[in-house]
Amino acid sequence: MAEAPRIPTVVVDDVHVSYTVHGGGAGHGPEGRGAAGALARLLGGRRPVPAGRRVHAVRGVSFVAYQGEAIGLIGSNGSGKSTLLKAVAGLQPVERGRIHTRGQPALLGVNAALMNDLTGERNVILGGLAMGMSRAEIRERYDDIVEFSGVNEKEDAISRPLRTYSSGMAARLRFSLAAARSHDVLLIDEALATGDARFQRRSRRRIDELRAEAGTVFLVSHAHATLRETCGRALWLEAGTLRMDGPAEEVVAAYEAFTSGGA
Ligand SMILES: Nc1ncnc2c1ncn2[C@@H]1O[C@H](COP(=O)(O)OP(=O)(O)OP(=O)(O)O)[C@@H](O)[C@H]1O
Repeated sequence: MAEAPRIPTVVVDDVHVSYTVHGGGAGHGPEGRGAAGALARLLGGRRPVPAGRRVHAVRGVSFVAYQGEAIGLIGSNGSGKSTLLKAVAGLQPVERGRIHTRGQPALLGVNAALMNDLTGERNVILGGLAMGMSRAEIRERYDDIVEFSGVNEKEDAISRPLRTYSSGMAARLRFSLAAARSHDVLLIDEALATGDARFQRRSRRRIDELRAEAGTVFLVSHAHATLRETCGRALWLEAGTLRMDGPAEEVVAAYEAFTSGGA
């Protein structure tokens, strides 16, 4: 039996992404002057980056993703995984190189910009319209979206303004909305996926369904078991470069060997 032709959904060609960091210490190092420096010292948080510093987060990454694939992204903290997803979603401009995608990729949790002063119900309707759903489609799926999100489990939260939601509730509503329609390319940054264990199981099942609906799924996760279970292929990013691209089992094993040896 002849193999069906593989349909590319995302083509990333020698992509570079940089951030320019403005302000934050006014170029005088961690001490900084004035109120910003004093605040930074008080909070004792991250060292401010000198003004105008460039962070070259993604450095010449290339790969092709195909329909039906679930691709995991692994790599150390700050290796560029979230930046690469944002670039594929079109939310982060690329400095050099090109990204071609089939359809509009959806980054779960970010694309649906919910509005704090509106009720959950209005947010579902407006968010649905913003994602290109028709009013009839939204009406048809409204109950499912609310039920999936579970925000109404304890009380009638859906008729309350979003600002009264916990961050977990808002994240669940956002996920439910984004997952309500199938996407050609679905990007999931696990750092954004909050929710309790039950909601996570439900979202895992929904991700599987979305994948079966012939899209391509990208998943950033530090949970190796999740990557092995969910993804057939994995990309390993390190310091902004693509270190390995292959079957998820092999890539995760190589990354584990790297981190246990190097740490
Ligand atoms: N908005 C921003 N402004 C400046 N630098 C940024 C910004 N976002 C990310 N960076 C920097 O870009 C680099 C890559 O960050 P990114 O968040 O893509 O990494 P990551 O692999 O997703 O990390 P993690 O595993 O910790 O989530 C890091 O050096 C980070 O500090």
